[in-house]
Amino acid sequence: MENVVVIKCGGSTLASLSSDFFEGIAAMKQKGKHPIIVHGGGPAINQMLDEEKVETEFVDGLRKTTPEVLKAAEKVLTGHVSDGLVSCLQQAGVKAIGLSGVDEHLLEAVSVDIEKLGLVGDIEQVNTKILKRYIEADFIPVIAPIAVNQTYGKLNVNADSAASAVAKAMKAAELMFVTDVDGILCEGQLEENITVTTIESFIENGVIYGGMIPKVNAAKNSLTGQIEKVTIANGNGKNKNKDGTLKGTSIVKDTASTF
Ligand SMILES: Nc1ncnc2c1ncn2[C@@H]1O[C@H](COP(=O)(O)OP(=O)(O)O)[C@@H](O)[C@H]1O
Ligand SMILES: CC(=O)N[C@@H](CCC(=O)OP(=O)(O)O)C(=O)O
Repeated sequence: MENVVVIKCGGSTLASLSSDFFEGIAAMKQKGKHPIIVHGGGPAINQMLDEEKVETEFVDGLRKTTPEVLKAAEKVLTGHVSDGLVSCLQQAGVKAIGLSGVDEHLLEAVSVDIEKLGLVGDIEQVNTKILKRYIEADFIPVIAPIAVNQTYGKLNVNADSAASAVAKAMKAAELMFVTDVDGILCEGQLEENITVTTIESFIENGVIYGGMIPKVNAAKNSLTGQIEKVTIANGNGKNKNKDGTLKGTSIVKDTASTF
């Protein structure tokens, strides 16, 4: 579909997203673009697990997911995180619909490694018809990264990789990761343009670690499709381009010029 822009809202930044941010998305829609939101909610899931005294552990940036953890993650993501985003978009004057990846089998996943990670999935199919139907009816889809799986019922999917899968399947023109840092930082400096090869060396030498790893891997993966632009930017809205869009790190293919 033309003019699709996938915006991944990280759990780290949800609380600091301003009305300005949502008005920017509404303006995008008015200009004929089709934004799709894929959201995370890691900190809110941590809080719920903490309250329920359930231990949680991350392996390679992915949450080890027991059936108990999955239940909490689904409740938080499809509950107040999704509701919050939908109501902020509605306040900005656009129609929005909260969808779980489980709804109508929107996201179908295979398990990554049951022994190592438990109920964690990798998306193998995005049922784009559902998204197209909502977009054609003028809704902005707001997607929670819980997916269906024939064997295990449901799987917990990292929101960065879910956003990348949605962007690829919808043949999006743009993918943006909105997070709590200005972009990829190296020794405190913002990398405005970065190539896939540099990303790999940054992971190797520890400049990129933790929650930034699934983000850059998802970005890398998206650049093998039709996506022209992958950006990582801060949701606090302080770092902007002249046209009001968020400024951050642009990730480009190795063959492309970085200038
Ligand atoms: N090189 C890097 N530049 C910027 N942030 C980095 C880098 N390496 C790791 N990070 C970490 O990645 C975090 C963003 O990932 P994460 O906390 O998972 O956010 P989100 O909830 O938005 O997905 C940053 O807050 C920072 O701690
Ligand atoms: C498998 C896995 O790690 N799932 C994530 C899903 C939410 C997410 O990715 O949230 P952020 O974008 O805020 O990190 C989790 O359980 O935290």
